[in-house]
Amino acid sequence: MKFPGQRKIKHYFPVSQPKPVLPTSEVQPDKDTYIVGLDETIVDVVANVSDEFLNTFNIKKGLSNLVDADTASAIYKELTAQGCISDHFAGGTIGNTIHNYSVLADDKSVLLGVMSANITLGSPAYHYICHTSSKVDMNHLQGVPGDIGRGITLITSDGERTFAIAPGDMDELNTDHIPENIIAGAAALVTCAYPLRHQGKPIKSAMIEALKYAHKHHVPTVLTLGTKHLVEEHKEELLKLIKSYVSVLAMNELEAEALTGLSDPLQAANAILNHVDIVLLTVGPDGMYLCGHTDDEQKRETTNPIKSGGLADFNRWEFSRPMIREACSKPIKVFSHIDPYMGGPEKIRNTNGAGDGALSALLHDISANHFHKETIPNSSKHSAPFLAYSSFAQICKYSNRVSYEILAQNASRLSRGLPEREDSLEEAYWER
Ligand SMILES: Nc1ncnc2c1ncn2[C@@H]1O[C@H](COP(=O)(O)OP(=O)(O)OP(=O)(O)O)[C@@H](O)[C@H]1O
Ligand SMILES: O=c1[nH]cnc2c1ncn2[C@@H]1O[C@H](CO)[C@@H](O)[C@H]1O
Repeated sequence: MKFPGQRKIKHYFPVSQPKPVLPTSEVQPDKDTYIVGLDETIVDVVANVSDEFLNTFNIKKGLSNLVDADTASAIYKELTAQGCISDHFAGGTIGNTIHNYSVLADDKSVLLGVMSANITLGSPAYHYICHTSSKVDMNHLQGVPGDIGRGITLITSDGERTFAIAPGDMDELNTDHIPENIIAGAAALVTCAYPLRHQGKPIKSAMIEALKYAHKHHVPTVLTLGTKHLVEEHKEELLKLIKSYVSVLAMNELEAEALTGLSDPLQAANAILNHVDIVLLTVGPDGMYLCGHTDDEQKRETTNPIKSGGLADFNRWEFSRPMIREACSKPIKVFSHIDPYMGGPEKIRNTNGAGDGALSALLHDISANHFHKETIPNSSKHSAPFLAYSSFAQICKYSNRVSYEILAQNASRLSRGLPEREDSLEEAYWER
């Protein structure tokens, strides 16, 4: 476990403690610190297109559009004819998130999903495996006869990404491939709302089963909302799922509005906090919000300038650490906001995966807390049942920094961690 950022440390964090056994790539629930992700396994086929191209195929810009096999073939044929496919890259919103987590934490994660049982050179499955960290344990994947999903990722000249998703066998994941013991030992379970749009496919029950296991074993459950029209179409079902099982909810501002009817991100986050412990809300060029709860006794006041927006003086307690609302004797809501790191990269060619990057940093902080608590249970860091190691404000900085790195690396997944010299995320923060 790598620490999420060096501070002028007060608390011992045993990052370099040698493991007592020889390392194995397979996750061992009683020995390892890891997170579990459940996803529709998808390879992103990246192509640069014009806005007219999207209109021709009736693809809604900025969203994830589900298309049938014929439309996917027609799009693929046209892209090949125009010679504009630039890359095949592993994707899937949760695949991206746990890969990034493993790169940041330099530690293990487990992927639950499907994989082609026979992988040929150049196939979607081949590209997926090639671009996934070796720290992502794939031993629990379900083999399927056909292809994994293909997410045709259409990048327009403004850097916006739009998906046309051809599902293949990605939704065949069944409950037999949801290992309770692996979920029970995890620092967190992370999944997405996308399986809800495949009613009648096994993956939906598999996802709910995984959430139930996590809930039963008190493992924090993290859900990311996917895309706006999915939220609009499945709002009631989603709300029920969120209220029953979800601790941390991640989304962008369009998805937040679809869920709450509120276009102001702070007011939307405030409403969602009535159902979950933590909300991560990314707002593109306006940065991100991290909101949650802490116990009144544990609250810590910020030394940053006080901000007002949809809520007055909203960041007053952003130096507090996130807690499960039910674990607070007197819960208070905490809100933190940050502008994009250094204003964002000078040129953004592709925004794909920036939100997934932010979530992976939050997961790193949650698992670092889990690791620290297992290793040094009587540390004052655990005087109350905190959900994360750092404060809301610090996690915001870290998440934002990781999003910047995704944008700067021009790929949906990190190919390397953050530079060591910047680990503190303090000194160099606003200097270009
Ligand atoms: N145009 C931009 N300029 C500067 N920073 C940006 C820009 N777009 C995104 N970011 C950074 O990336 C983070 C996440 O972006 P965004 O809100 O677009 O995520 P998203 O829509 O969930 O993305 P995805 O679903 O592709 O992962 C933002 O919080 C911000 O830090
Ligand atoms: O329907 C879907 N299911 C799972 N992942 C998806 C879907 N649509 C898009 N993405 C994934 O979202 C990532 C960026 O956040 C992309 O890498 C893409 O593969």
